[in-house]
Amino acid sequence: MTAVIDTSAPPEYHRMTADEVLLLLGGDPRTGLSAEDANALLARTGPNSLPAAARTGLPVRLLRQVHNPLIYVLLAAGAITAVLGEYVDSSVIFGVVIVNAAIGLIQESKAEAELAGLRSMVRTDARVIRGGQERTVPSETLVPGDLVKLEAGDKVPADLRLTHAVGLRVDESALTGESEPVEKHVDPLPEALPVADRRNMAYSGTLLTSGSGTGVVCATGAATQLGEIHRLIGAAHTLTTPLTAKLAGFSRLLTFGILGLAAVTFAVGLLRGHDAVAMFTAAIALAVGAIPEGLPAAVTVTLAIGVARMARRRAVIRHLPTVETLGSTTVICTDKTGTLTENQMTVQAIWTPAARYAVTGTGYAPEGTVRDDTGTVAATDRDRALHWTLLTGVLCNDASLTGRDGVWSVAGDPTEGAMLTAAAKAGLDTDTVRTRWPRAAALPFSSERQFMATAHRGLDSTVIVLVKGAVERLLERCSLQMDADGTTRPLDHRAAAAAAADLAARGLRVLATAMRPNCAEPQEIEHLDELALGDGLVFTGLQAMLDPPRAAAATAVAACRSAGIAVKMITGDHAATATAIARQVGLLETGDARVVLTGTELAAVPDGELAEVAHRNGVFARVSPEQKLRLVAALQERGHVVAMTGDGVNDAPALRQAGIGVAMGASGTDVAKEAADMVLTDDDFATVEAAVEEGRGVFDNLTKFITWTLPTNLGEGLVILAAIMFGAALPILPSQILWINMTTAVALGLMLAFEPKEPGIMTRPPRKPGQPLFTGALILRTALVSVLLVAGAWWLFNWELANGADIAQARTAAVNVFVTVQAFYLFSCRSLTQSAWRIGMFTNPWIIVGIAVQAAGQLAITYTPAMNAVFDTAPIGADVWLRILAIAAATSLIVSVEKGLRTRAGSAA
Ligand SMILES: Nc1ncnc2c1ncn2[C@@H]1O[C@H](COP(=O)(O)OP(=O)(O)OP(=O)(O)O)[C@@H](O)[C@H]1O
Repeated sequence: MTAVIDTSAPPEYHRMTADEVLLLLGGDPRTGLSAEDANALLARTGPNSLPAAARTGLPVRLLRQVHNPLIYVLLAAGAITAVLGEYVDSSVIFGVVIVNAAIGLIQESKAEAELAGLRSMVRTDARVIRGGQERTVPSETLVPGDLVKLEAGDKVPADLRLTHAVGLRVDESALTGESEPVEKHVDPLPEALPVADRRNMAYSGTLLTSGSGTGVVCATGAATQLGEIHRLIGAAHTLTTPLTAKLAGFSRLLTFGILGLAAVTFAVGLLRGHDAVAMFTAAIALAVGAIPEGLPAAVTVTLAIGVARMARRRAVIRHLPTVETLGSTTVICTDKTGTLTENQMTVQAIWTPAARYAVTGTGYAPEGTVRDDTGTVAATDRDRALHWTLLTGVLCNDASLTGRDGVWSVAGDPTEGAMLTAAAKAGLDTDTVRTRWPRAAALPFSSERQFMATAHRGLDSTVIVLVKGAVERLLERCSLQMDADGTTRPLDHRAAAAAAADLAARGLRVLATAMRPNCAEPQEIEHLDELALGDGLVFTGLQAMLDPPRAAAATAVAACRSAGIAVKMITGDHAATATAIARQVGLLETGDARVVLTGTELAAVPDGELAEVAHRNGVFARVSPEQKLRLVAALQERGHVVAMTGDGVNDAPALRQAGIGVAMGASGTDVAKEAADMVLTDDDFATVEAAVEEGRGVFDNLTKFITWTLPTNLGEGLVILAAIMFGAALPILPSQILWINMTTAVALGLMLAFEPKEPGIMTRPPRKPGQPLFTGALILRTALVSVLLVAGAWWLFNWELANGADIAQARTAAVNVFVTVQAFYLFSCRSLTQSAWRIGMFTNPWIIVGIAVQAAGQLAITYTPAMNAVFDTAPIGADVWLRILAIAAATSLIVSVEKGLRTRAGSAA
C-alpha cells in the first residue's frame, strides 16, 4: 500500500474520522505501513527532524563581535590616529580590532557547535506498528501513515491523529504555552478549530503526562506544528550563564573606569606640556592594556570545553549554566533502581502462603529452575498460589523478552521482564498464557499508585483481575490468601509482611501479587480504576528479585563523601531493600546513627522540621514523586545546592526545582529529560559524580584564567600611567601594548582552559554558591603581580638607557620583560594552591605550545626588520635576555612565596 499525500493544502485531519485519516495516509489500522513503504516514503519526505536553525549570517556575527564599548574606543582611536597621520599606529589598532573579532568569532562558533553536537547524543525513539509488528525505531525515521504507540512520559514524536486513547492527557505548553495538561479523545471534530482545541490530535514536541494511546502520523519534521513555530522563532541558543553575565558586567564597569583614568592621564599629560597626539595614543594604550578583553571569550571557551569533557564522560548538559552549578553541588539526591543499581532484575525467590521457592539462573534467559525448600522442582498444579503469582507476573505485564543468539533482553520494564523469565523457568509460556487470557482492561503502574492491575476475560468468559505491586500497597487491599489447593482463607498479614521484610533485608526488590477471581460484574471491569478494583483481593505470593549495585557506585559515593557532598538515596522501593542496597554502596555504615525514613514517616514531619530531617538523613524509602519535590525544596531551604536524579513523568517537578535536575538517558521518560538540566546517557550514579568533578575543574580553570589575566592587564595599564604621572618617557609604546595584550591573551592565557583537573579536586569542600569571584586574595595577588611587572619593566628600561642602549632597544627590553613575566606567571596560575613543579610541568601540553608560539612572536618582533619598523622595536643582545629572565625568575619566586604563605593560611587566590 502506498500513501497518497496531497501536499498542496494540508487536510484538516481533526475533522475526519480515524479511519478516513488512515485511508488517506495509506496506513492499515491493524498492521500499519509495511517496512518497505515506510522506507520508500522516508526517502521522499526526509527525516522527521527539525531543520537546523539557519545560522545568522557572517557579517552579522562579525558585527556582534565588534559591538562592545572597548572596540568602539579602539575604532575611534584608530580613526583619529589615521587622521593625525600616524598610519602605523592606526593600522596596528585596526589590526587588533580585526584579529580580536576573528578570534571571538571562531571561539563562539566552536562553543555553539559543541552545544549543538550534544543534542544528537540524547536520541528519542518511537514505538511504531509496521507490517503488523510493534518495533522501536528512531523518531527521525517516522513517516506519514505510521501508526505510533504512546504512553505516559513520552514526547509525541510527530503530529498524530489519535486513533485510540485511554486517559490520555497531554502537556501542550511547548506549543500553546498552556501548562495545564489537555485531555484527548479520538472522535472527529466537525469544525475548523485552532490547534489548541483539536482534542483528537497529538502534536510533535508535546508531552504525555498520563494515559496511553495510538495515533497515525500525519505530519513530520518541518511540516509539524512545532516545525512551524521553530521556523518562526528560530532556535534560541544562548551562551550566557550567570557567571558570564556577571563577568560581562564587571568588564563593562572596568571599561568605563579605565576610560575615565585614560582621560585623566591625557589631561595630566597635556598639562605637563606633552604633545597632544602622543598623549592621545598613550591614553588609548592605557585603556587597551588595562581592559581584560580576553575574559568573556575565555569564559565561553572554558565552559564549552567543560561541556565537551562532561559529554565524553556520558553526562550531557542541556543548559550551559549547569556546568557552573555542578561545581558547587552540596547534595546529590539519587534514586536507587537503575542509578545505584544495574536495573538488571532476576527473580531469585518466590514466596507463597504454602511454600518458598528458590529460582536459579541469571539474566533474562529463560534457563533455570524453580525449586522448593526440599530441592524438588516446583509444580504449579501442586501449589495453585505459585501458579497464580507466576501467571500474574506474565499477564499483568507490558514487557516482552527477546532472545537473539542466546542473548536475552527485555523490551519494557526490567522488573516485568524478570517476572516473565521466572514464569518461563516454571514452564509458563508467555504467548500461550496471554492468548488464553486476553486483556480486557488495565490500570497502568504509576509511582504514586505503586501497583498495576489488569482484567482478563477467559475463554469461558470468566473475568479475573490480577494485581502486582509494592507489598504494603497490595496487602492493604487483600483480605484472603490462596492455599496450595487453590482454596482461600483469611490473609495472615503478619506472615506475608514478615516474609517480604526478610527478602527485602537481603537487598531483594519484592513485589506482591494478588487477584480477584471471578468478577461478578464484568462490565465494571471495562473501566478498571482504583475504585472498581476495590479491596478484598486474594493474595497469591511474593516475587523477590536481585538488582545488583553498579560496580562503580560504591567508589563514586565514597568520592562524593570526601568531596564534602552528601549523597542521599530517595527511592520508591521498600525500606528494607533500600537499606540493604544503601549498605552495599556505602551510603549507610553499620551502626550509622542516621535512619531510613519512609514516605509515611516523612508525611508526618511538620513543614518547619523537614529541612533538618532531610539534611540529617541519608535514605528515604517508599517516597512519592511529590515528596521528592518537598525534599529538594527543604534541602534548598537549608542552603544546599541540590542535584536530583529522576526518570518518571512525575519526577519532572522535582527535577525542575533542583539546582541540577538529572534525567536518565537510557531508561528515563521524555518528560523527565525535558525537565532536566543534565541527562546521563548511561543512567549511572558514578556519572553524576564525574560531572561534579568536571564542574569543579571548569570553575578552577576560570579562576586560573582570571588570576592570570587581571594582574597582567593592570600592569600594562599601570606602566603607562606611571610614565605619564612621573613625566618620564613611555617605557612601552601604545602599539607595543596592543601587541602584548593581544598575543598573550590568546597564546598564553587561553591555554589555561585546557588545564587538566588537579589531583585533589574531589577532596576539598564544594565551592560556596554565593562566593564572589574577586576575593580579597585575588585583589592582593593582582596588586602584587602588577606592581612587580611595572617595577621590572621600568627598572630594565631605565637601566638599558643608562647603559648606552637607544630608546627602541630599551623599549624592546621592557616589552620582553612584560611577556616573559607573564609566561612565567602562567605556570604559577596552573594551580591555585600548588607549585607548577608539583602538578607536573608537562601535564598540559597546550601551555608549552602557547609558550613556543609566544616565544616565536617575541623573536620576530625583536629581530625582524619589518616588525621592528611597525612596532618601533630593535634587536637586543643576549645579556639583555639574561636580565629579562632574571626579572621573570625573581617575580616567580616572590609569587610562589606569596602562594605558599596563603595556602598555609588556607585561602588560595
Ligand atoms: N512495573 C511495575 N508493576 C507493579 N509494581 C511495580 C512496578 N515497578 C515497580 N513497582 C512497585 O512500585 C514500587 C515503587 O516503584 P518506583 O518505580 O516508584 O521506584 P523504584 O523503581 O522501586 O525505585 P527508584 O525510585 O529508586 O527508581 C516498587 O518498589 C515496586 O514495589
